[in-house]
Amino acid sequence: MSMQEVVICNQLENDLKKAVTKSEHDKVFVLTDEHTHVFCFPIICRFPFLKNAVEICIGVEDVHKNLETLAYVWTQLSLKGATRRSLMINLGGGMVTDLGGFAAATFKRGISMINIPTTLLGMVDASVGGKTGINFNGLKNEIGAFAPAESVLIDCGFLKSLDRENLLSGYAEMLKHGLISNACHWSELVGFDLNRIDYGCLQRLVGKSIEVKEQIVRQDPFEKGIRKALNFGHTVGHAFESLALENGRPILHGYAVAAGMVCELYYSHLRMGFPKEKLRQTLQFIKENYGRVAFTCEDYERLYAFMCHDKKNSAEGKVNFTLISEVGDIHINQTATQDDIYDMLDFYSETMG
Ligand SMILES: NC(=O)c1ccc[n+]([C@@H]2O[C@H](COP(=O)([O-])OP(=O)(O)OC[C@H]3O[C@@H](n4cnc5c(N)ncnc54)[C@H](O)[C@@H]3O)[C@@H](O)[C@H]2O)c1
Ligand SMILES: O=C(O)C(=O)C[C@@H](O)[C@H](O)[C@H](O)COP(=O)(O)O
Ligand SMILES: [Zn+2]
Repeated sequence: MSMQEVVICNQLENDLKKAVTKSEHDKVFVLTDEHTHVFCFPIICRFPFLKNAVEICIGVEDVHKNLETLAYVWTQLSLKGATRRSLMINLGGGMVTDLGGFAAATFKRGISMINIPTTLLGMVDASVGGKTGINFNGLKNEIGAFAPAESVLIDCGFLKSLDRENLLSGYAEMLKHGLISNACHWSELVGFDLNRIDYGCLQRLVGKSIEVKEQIVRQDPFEKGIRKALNFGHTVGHAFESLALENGRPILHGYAVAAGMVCELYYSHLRMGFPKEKLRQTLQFIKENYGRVAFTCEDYERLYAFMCHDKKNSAEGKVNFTLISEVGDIHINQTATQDDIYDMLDFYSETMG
């Protein structure tokens, strides 16, 4: 897989102009959702080199990360004259870069794309590393492709209009990057005051977080091995997210991942000896900032069924987990039984109140 260029922008207009010029194209399309259409598109549509760009706007959030929206984007590309030489700019959060990335990867077998992430989660995680896709059959990212954007442009200025819940959602993936990297990075993240955000400090942490992701993706772009570390918290997290979507009460991805990390850190402690004090501090941070994901023991069977579809699984009946024995000491391809999983869910309920 070709490596993408991640640019921390000094001046968005210049950096985007360079990225657009680098990618030979006949026509530019900009994919937005109904919020980035209002908050972000006006910032870039005035750039002279985008004066003929065609905007395609889709509905917001994961309820729209589906086949119907994907077909709508393909249709718009087709009706509005896209060719294999056209360029797509995905302007939005992870929902837009995942779906837009997959639309671009599949339209006429693939057109070029640039990601401009506008959420914290998009900046530190979704826009980087080439995973694209949609939810299908009630399962997260069930259909997709590894398809990196040519360039990813990071401009934290977009965060000014982002609401607190979505900021926290992105922060959960940063915390994941801390847990799988090193104690110093983790300690800075759990010490960060999310009630009085220091945006200068946050911007520096965004850069560090992207480095953690890029360093892992570079080693294993197609998730054959170490990239499974980036899925820490997601075996259980995706099950929480799928259950909430199914029940018509969607929760933000990062909140589901934060809850998933509580379960998987607890299991890391039991199975791998992850230190008790670091477990306590991380749980405390998550409890204070993210609250509790709603489920009861009547949901355990359904949650387990979702986990049986996790993409990391290989043998039937065995659910695959990434665990850590210390901050940064990663153990991929660990498995847990149904009883172990129910124990993790019990622990979550008891600890999170
Ligand atoms: N491909 C990957 O590696 C990867 C990694 C992590 C998450 N994901 C996926 O990303 C998705 C979640 O992404 P997300 O958290 O960015 O959510 P999102 O894209 O749904 O955006 C969250 C909300 O913020 C709005 N928004 C976006 N930018 C804004 C801005 N600058 N100002 C105001 N509002 C703005 C959006 O319209 C939306 O309402 C999930 O589908 C998840 O599965 C993918
Ligand atoms: O980049 C990766 O690899 C990740 O696993 C990052 C995750 O944060 C992200 O949510 C990803 O979309 C999960 O992918 P999936 O393969 O578990 O669907
Ligand atoms: Zn994630």
